[in-house]
Amino acid sequence: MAEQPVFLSDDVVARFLSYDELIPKLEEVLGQFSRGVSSEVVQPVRSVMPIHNHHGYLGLMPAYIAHEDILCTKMVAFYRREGNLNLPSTQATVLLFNPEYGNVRAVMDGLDITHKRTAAVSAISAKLLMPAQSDVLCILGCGHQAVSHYEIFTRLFSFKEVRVCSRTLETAERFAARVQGPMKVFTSAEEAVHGADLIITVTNSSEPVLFGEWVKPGAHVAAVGACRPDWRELDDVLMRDAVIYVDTREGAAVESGDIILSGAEVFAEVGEVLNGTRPALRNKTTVFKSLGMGIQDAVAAKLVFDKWKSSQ
Ligand SMILES: NC(=O)C1=CN([C@@H]2O[C@H](COP(=O)(O)OP(=O)(O)OC[C@H]3O[C@@H](n4cnc5c(N)ncnc54)[C@H](O)[C@@H]3O)[C@@H](O)[C@H]2O)C=CC1
Ligand SMILES: O=C([O-])C1=[NH+]CCC1
Repeated sequence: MAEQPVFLSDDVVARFLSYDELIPKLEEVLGQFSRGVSSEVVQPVRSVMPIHNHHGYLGLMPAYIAHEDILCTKMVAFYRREGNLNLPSTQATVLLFNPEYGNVRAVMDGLDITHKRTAAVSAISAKLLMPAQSDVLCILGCGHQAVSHYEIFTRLFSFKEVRVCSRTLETAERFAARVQGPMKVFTSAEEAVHGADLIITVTNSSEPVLFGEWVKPGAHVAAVGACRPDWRELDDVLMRDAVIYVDTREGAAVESGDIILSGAEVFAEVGEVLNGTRPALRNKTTVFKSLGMGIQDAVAAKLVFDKWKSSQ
């Protein structure tokens, strides 16, 4: 008889998922994905259906990683929340399968996985693409992703200054109280961005929040929001002037409003840079357009499941 699936709640997942283990796994799988060998890594473009009545979408993110024998699907609901600030922008559930039998081994709350793996992938892009001397970090948007990004970026890199700005001062101040690290809260995004070496956009906006004319030449931008073909976080000037990196070319061509609507050309996948098949143009202004990938959730879920299992 097949084993019964276990349910791992968000706090259990959070306890067993560490950045130290996650980052090397993500680097490995992003590289494998960009080699494009379909017998190694299978990941179709996310299928997304609208939840009309609630300005939301449900995305299905299956992935199979052959050499590690990981079969996984995340279901992620995400919303445009412009007028409705008290509801979450994202909810996620991850199913980890036994690939041999096809039965579900674990059902996991997917929020911590989504927050950490997204921040970790942005940090991987920054390691490769941010200016060698990066003193000032600026985070636009002060929600859940901002917390995980602040956590990992301040742990991995040393900034002289961290700036944050959100749609409202109240959200930014709540964020500052929650993370309790050194930072300056700004009320103007333009002022927050001025002179920054590294800019992270983690907003739920569907209109540009970052404009090319504000961005210091040579800066690196990790753009995490705007995951629909008609949503934007970055303006046309920035998209045309910067060298554009993505997590997946296929996904970007279908889902990224910043890429589709600006007509910007994708220079490389981050996995190609990790593989050494495309260069990291650190001296240019660079944008990493993140959309999120099922393989990222899959390696995270496997780490969590293995650690949970060995704790039993
Ligand atoms: N690329 C990826 O892998 C993933 C992307 N996302 C996307 O990341 C974005 C952020 O997600 P969460 O942090 O969970 O959302 P959240 O709702 O917790 O936070 C969003 C923040 O953006 C701020 N914001 C909205 N408009 C703004 C503006 N014009 N200027 C400055 N700040 C503004 C809000 O005040 C809020 O603080 C969403 O668009 C979500 O869909 C989420 C998961 C994975
Ligand atoms: O990868 C992910 O989980 C998501 N990308 C956009 C919204 C959620």
